[in-house]
Formats: sequence, structure tokens, C-alpha cells
Amino acid sequence: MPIQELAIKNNYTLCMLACGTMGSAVLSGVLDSLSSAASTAADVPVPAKFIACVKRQESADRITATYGGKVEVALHAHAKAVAESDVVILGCKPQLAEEILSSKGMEEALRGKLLISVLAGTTIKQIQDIVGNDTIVVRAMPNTPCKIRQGMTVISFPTPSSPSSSSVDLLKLTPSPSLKPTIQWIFSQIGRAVFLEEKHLDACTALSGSGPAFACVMLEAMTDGGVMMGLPFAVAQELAAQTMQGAARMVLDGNHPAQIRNSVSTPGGCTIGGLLVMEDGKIRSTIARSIQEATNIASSLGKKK
Ligand SMILES: NC(=O)C1=CN([C@@H]2O[C@H](COP(=O)(O)OP(=O)(O)OC[C@H]3O[C@@H](n4cnc5c(N)ncnc54)[C@H](OP(=O)(O)O)[C@@H]3O)[C@@H](O)[C@H]2O)C=CC1
Ligand SMILES: O=C(O)[C@@H]1CCC=N1
Repeated sequence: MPIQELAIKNNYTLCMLACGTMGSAVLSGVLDSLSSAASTAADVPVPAKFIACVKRQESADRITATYGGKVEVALHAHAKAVAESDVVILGCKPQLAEEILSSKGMEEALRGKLLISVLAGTTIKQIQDIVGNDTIVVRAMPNTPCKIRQGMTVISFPTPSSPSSSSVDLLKLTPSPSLKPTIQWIFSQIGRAVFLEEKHLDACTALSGSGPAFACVMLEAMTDGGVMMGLPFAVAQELAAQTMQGAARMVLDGNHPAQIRNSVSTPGGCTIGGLLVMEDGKIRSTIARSIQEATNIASSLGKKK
């Protein structure tokens, strides 16, 4: 069967090849969704067995303590774990991808498999060049709220517009559209998932991948303001977090953020006073430029130093 026609069967084995912060977030969210009755769509393949690959004993112990018997841990025999799997999520640091993917037996183990890379700044072409033409490679950019099933993931398939490759023909390696529901199932169990062209992934890495960190700076600053004005810390933090969540949900429900801002701003009132101070501090360009800077850095993360 040509690799482009790869189809994943139900009750497949999912391997987290490097299961740190992001790998564990995805794993936790998927396991949580499987344990809730409403999660499983009738005709989409779902995983039934899970393997987590890590390097250090303390990480193996952490995974065993967190997931118990639901997840098998592979400490050294990573190629064997991959060989026993159908779908592999690569979750290592970008600079370790080459070492891990070209380790002994890995190319053979990955043959005929679906490899989903969550690595920042590392292109499908770069990964495909390491693993060869017998593995389907797609990219996904999730974020840490996947852990509580409130994540945002952007998924990219190889397409003719992906950066071109010298040694592999990505057009020939464009997987069958029938794989999309399988991949979308994983990431839509743990939040929202959208497909976008790979050329957008560095910006998505900055906006939604790094975004929880940016949002938390804003949240901490709002909390500090409340504490400064005499609120107990825990109360201030709860108010800040719930307020950010509420405003974000209104936007996701279709309200325009400018409209929300206007509706809160009573003429001559306290909100407009606070907003003007924010504008004096150039908060908008500071935040937008942070995304710009993070995008630029993301685009360089997969490059050899
Ligand atoms: N953190 C985030 O919010 C996001 C991260 N990403 C991407 O996810 C990837 C991982 O990031 P993150 O989870 O934060 O990193 P972590 O450092 O938390 O996890 C990296 C994992 O790699 C494992 N590892 C290291 N060497 C090997 C090896 N030789 N074989 C197998 N596993 C190995 C480590 O094992 P051990 O624990 O034993 O050391 C660790 O579990 C990065 O490429 C990043 O760009 C993408 C979106 C968001
Ligand atoms: O900071 C990083 O490089 C990774 C990618 C997105 C979030 N964390």
C-alpha cells in the first residue's frame, strides 16, 4: 500500500516520543476525554493503548505515578516502543529531533506510521528528510491548556506549498484526507483544533503556543493591581482569571472585543480611565510586538546553530 493511503485502525496505539510538558498535556487531555462517556465519535479511530518515551528515571516515575497502568513507559527502548505503535507524537526539544529520529532502529520503526511533530520551528521537510519517505509526517502546534482540555491546536499537512525539499517529494507524501479526522480527533478532544498551511505555523507557535505565558503575564499584572488596592492575593487572582476567561468566552461566542470594551466603558467612568493608562503604556503594540518577536524566534528554533 502506498504510504499516502495510510489509514489508522480503531483501538490504535499512540506513542508519545518524548513526553515532557507538552507530551504530558496532550496525553492527559486524551486520557481524560476517553474516560468521559461522550467523547467517542462512532466512525473515527481512537487510541486504546498509550506508550510514553522519556530519558530520565525520574520522568518515568512521574508518568507512572500520574497515569498508573493506563500508560506504558519506555525509558530506553524507544525504537521498540515506536515499532509497537501506530501513531507517534514527537514531543522533544527541536534541537534533539535529529538525534532521536536517527537513533538506531528508529527509521525502520517509523515505517508505515503517522508521525505528528509538535516541535516549534521545525518544518515537515526537515523531519521528513530524517525519517525518509515511508512515514507520513504532519505538524501540530498545541498549547499547555490541552492538559485541561481547553487547548488550541493548529495542524498542518504537507502540501505543495510547504517549503520544498531536496530529497523528498512532499507532494507525493501528502496524506490521504481520510487521515484528517483521526488527527483532528486527538486534538479536538483536548480543545479546539484547526488546519492551516504550514507557512503560518511560526505565527501560531507564538500566538497560541506561547500565548498561555503571555496571558499569564497580563493575569499576574491584573492580580498585582488588585493586591495593590488591598484585595487579598487569592481573591485578586480569582477575579483576574475568571474575568479573562469570561471576556475570552464572550469573544469566542461571537462578540467583537471592541464592542465588549465599549459596553464596559461608561462615559466619564473608571474603565475609560484605566484604558487610557493602558494606552499610555503602549500595551497594544507591546503585546503585538511580543508575538512578532516570538514568531521570529520560533522560525529559528529548528535551525542548526
Ligand atoms: N511547552 C509548551 O508549552 C509547548 C511546547 N511545544 C514544543 O514541544 C516540544 C517539547 O517541549 P516541552 O514539552 O516544553 O519540553 P520538555 O523538556 O518538558 O520535554 C521534553 C521531553 O523530551 C524527553 N527527552 C529528552 N531526550 C530524549 C531522548 N533522547 N529520547 C526520548 N525522550 C527524550 C525528556 O525526557 P526526560 O523528562 O526524561 O528528560 C522530556 O520528557 C518542543 O519542541 C516545543 O517546541 C509546542 C507547543 C507548546
Ligand atoms: O517556548 C517555546 O519554544 C515553546 C514553543 C511554544 C511554547 N513553548
